[in-house]
Amino acid sequence: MTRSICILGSTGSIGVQTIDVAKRLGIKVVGLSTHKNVDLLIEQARDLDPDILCIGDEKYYTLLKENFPDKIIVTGQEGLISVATYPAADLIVNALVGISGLVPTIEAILAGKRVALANKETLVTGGKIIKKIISRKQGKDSHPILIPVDSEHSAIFQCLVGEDKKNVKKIILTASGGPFRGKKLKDLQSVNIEDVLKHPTWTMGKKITVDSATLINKGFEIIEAMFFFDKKCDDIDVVIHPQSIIHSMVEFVDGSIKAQLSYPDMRLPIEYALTFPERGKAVAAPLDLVKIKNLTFEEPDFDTFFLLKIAYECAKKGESYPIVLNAVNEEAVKYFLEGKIGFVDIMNYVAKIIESHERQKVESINDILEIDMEARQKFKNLVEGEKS
Ligand SMILES: NC(=O)C1=CN([C@@H]2O[C@H](COP(=O)(O)OP(=O)(O)OC[C@H]3O[C@@H](n4cnc5c(N)ncnc54)[C@H](OP(=O)(O)O)[C@@H]3O)[C@@H](O)[C@H]2O)C=CC1
Ligand SMILES: CC(=O)[C@@H](O)[C@H](O)COP(=O)(O)O
Ligand SMILES: [Mn+2]
Repeated sequence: MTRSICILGSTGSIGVQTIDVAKRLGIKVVGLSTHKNVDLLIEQARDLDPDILCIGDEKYYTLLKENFPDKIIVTGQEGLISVATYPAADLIVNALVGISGLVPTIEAILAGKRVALANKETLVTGGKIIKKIISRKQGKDSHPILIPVDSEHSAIFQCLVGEDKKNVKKIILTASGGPFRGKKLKDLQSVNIEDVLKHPTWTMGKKITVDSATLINKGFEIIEAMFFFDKKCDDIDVVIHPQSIIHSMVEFVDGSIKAQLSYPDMRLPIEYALTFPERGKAVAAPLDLVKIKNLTFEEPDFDTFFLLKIAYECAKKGESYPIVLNAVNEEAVKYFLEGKIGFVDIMNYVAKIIESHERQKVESINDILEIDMEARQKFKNLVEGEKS
């Protein structure tokens, strides 16, 4: 059982829920990090009394030091790595958003930490490299170094307990379908930020909520599942399940399918990651199956939500493709949330840049970061070029 954790991204949706679960389980939080939400960081630090605090912008250093003279205060990327590798933590919860989660995950693993990984962009961009690092690090200890927090991957992880890998035929990822399920491309031209952020079943940070609306979130989850469970993308299906009660399924060679069900509450996969291989009872809310009544399934609409199709193609091509997919999407979502481009533009820009991309080999973390930067620049040039 985990006794002490650091939370990277403690002020976000997963971060805040992790604090709730940790308090209920009696787990000590020894480190916290935020990008810029200094007020919430101070509030969390007063409540939890951790040893180390990190904030992205160093202008807040003095304010934090004045409030917490006895604590270790760190800033920027180096500070984040200090939290990710903090000696007193048994486990690091990575609740950062975007590629900012990649290097801290790698540093934590290299420092011998177990990582509860919510940040899916880590495996989308760095899956190949991280797999290599883990295969060197994972000794005879059967306790996995990386534990999934993403609800679908937690569900699959739970379905696989006690199973032999060779008996797994297929992974079936469930998707809510997002706020625009059933809509066609022409209906999406006029949607605004508010419409996009109205997720039908989950309350999450803005970036992942937009990703759910384009369905690229499910595309990222295919790539995440390939690395978590050592499967090819052809063995990973996506099915629309609007109720978000079945969080994913595993089909075995004998045709049997296992599923994990619960109300859509991220605190359950967080709790499982913190208590594995045990189970906690900090957030238990038993399903009332009779009240739920209907669990329904549909084919995804690959024509309207074409980023899901593109994500499959990127997953298959591998190497630089998933990195470019992620980078352009991150930038496009940022531009959308700033009101600079429309919702369908996100999908079109990602498609356009992927279409003209030429595969590059990925051998190192530096390769990833370079490919990421180039793709972001390409996106900016494209948008600015079209404006002028
Ligand atoms: N929310 C959910 O229910 C789920 C989330 N996930 C995944 O978990 C991850 C976190 O998601 P979510 O909690 O929704 O995201 P949020 O945007 O709510 O939170 C992100 C956290 O990371 C911090 N942060 C943002 N950018 C940086 C940066 N460049 N450097 C350092 N810290 C940064 C934020 O600080 P600040 O508050 O200052 O901005 C915040 O603490 C994502 O990868 C997402 O895909 C997966 C499944 C479900
Ligand atoms: C809660 C969680 O894990 C999210 O990734 C969720 O899956 C998003 O919902 P969609 O199924 O709509 O992408
Ligand atoms: Mn998910």
